[in-house]
Amino acid sequence: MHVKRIRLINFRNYHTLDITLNNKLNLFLGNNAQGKTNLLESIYIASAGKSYRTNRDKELINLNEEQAYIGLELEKNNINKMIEIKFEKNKPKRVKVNSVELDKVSDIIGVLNVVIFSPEDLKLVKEGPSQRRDFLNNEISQIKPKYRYNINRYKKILIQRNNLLKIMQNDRKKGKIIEVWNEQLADLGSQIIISRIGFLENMSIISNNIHKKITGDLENLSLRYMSSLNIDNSWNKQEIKQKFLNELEKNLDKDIERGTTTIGPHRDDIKILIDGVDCRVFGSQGQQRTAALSLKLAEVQLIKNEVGEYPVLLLDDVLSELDYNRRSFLLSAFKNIQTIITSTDDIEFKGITKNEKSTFYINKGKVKLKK
Ligand SMILES: Nc1ncnc2c1ncn2[C@@H]1O[C@H](COP(=O)(O)OP(=O)(O)OP(=O)(O)O)[C@@H](O)[C@H]1O
Repeated sequence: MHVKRIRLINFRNYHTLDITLNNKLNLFLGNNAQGKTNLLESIYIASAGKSYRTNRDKELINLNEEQAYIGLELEKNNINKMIEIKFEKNKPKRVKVNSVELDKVSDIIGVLNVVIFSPEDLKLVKEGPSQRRDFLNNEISQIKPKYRYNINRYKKILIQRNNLLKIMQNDRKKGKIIEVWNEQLADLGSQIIISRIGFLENMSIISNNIHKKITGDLENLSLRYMSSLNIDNSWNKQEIKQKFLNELEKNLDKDIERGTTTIGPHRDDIKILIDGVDCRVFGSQGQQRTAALSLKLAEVQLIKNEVGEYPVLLLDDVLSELDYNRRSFLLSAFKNIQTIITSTDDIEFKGITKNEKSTFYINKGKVKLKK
C-alpha cells in the first residue's frame, strides 16, 4: 500500500499543504522545528485515528485557527481510498473514508497501515513495561480490530473496579458488585493475554531472523510474555480466565488497601532475551538498540503477513541515531516499501533510481519538492 497525496489545512504549523508522494522513497529535509514530525504525525493520525504525541486533539489545530483538516489519498490492494479527518475546537473529531462518515473514530484502524519508527522506539527494550505494553497494544490492534475493542472495554472495567475498591476502603459491604467486575475483567483479560502470547510467538520468530541478519548471525533474539498472573504460556483461554479469577479473589485485601487492581494484563510485560539472557538487565546499549530495531522491523513483516501488503514505513529522524551497519540494513531491507523519512541532513541512498525517490524541503510549515 502507499500514500499518494496528503492535504493539510491548519494542522499544527501547516496552513495549507498539498503534496504528491513517491511510491517508494520520500525524504523530507529541514532544520529543527520546521514541521517534519508534524507531517509524519498527520499520516499516523490517518492510520490510527489519534496522535502518538498527544491525547488532546485541540493541540493539533493551528494555534491561530478554530478548525483543522487532514486529507489523505492512498492505494491499497490496487483500490484508491480517501481518508479525511476534521478537527474543530471543543468538538470531537470527525472521520470519513471515501466520503462516508465513520460511527466510531477507531473504525479507521486497518484502512491504512503504518509503522512509525522514532528515536524514542530505540528505547523500547530499556524503558519500563508500560512502553512495551503500548507497543503490543498498538501493533496487535492494527492487525486485529477485535483486540482494540477488548482493550478499550478492559480499561473501562478496570476503572470501575478500581473505583469500587476505593469505596470498599471505607465500607466493605458496598463491594458486592465486585464479582461482576471480576468476571468481566477475567473474561476480557484472558482474551487479551491469549492474543498477546500468539502475537509474540510470531514476532519472536520474525524478529530473530532479522536480528541474526543485523548481527551477522552472532546473536539469537527471543521474546517471552511475562504475565503478572503467573500462568503457563501454553494454557488455553479458560485456564487463564480461571487463574485470573482466583488471583483477583486472592489479592482482594491488597487491592482494597491500595485502591487499585494489582494483577492482570495491564501489569504484564515482555521479556526480551539475547542468547537466553534478559537484554533489559544485561544487554549493552548497542544490543538494546539493535533488539529494538529488530522488533520494529518484525512489525513491518508481521503486518505484511497478516494484511497481505507492506505497511507504509515512517522514519522520524531515526537514521542519524543508527550506526552505519544498522542504517544500511534498515534501508536495504525495505527497498520495495513506501518509506517516508525525515532528517535534518541529506542522506545518500545506494541502488535507487531517480524516479524512485522524491526529496522535499520543509521550511516553517511550507514544503517544496526538489526538482
Ligand atoms: N498547534 C500548533 N500550531 C502552530 N504551531 C505548532 C502547533 N503545534 C506545533 N507547532 C509548531 O510546529 C513546529 C514544528 O514542529 P515539528 O515537531 O514538526 O518539528 P521538526 O521539524 O520535526 O523538528 P525537529 O527536527 O526539532 O524534530 C514547532 O515550532 C512547533 O512549535
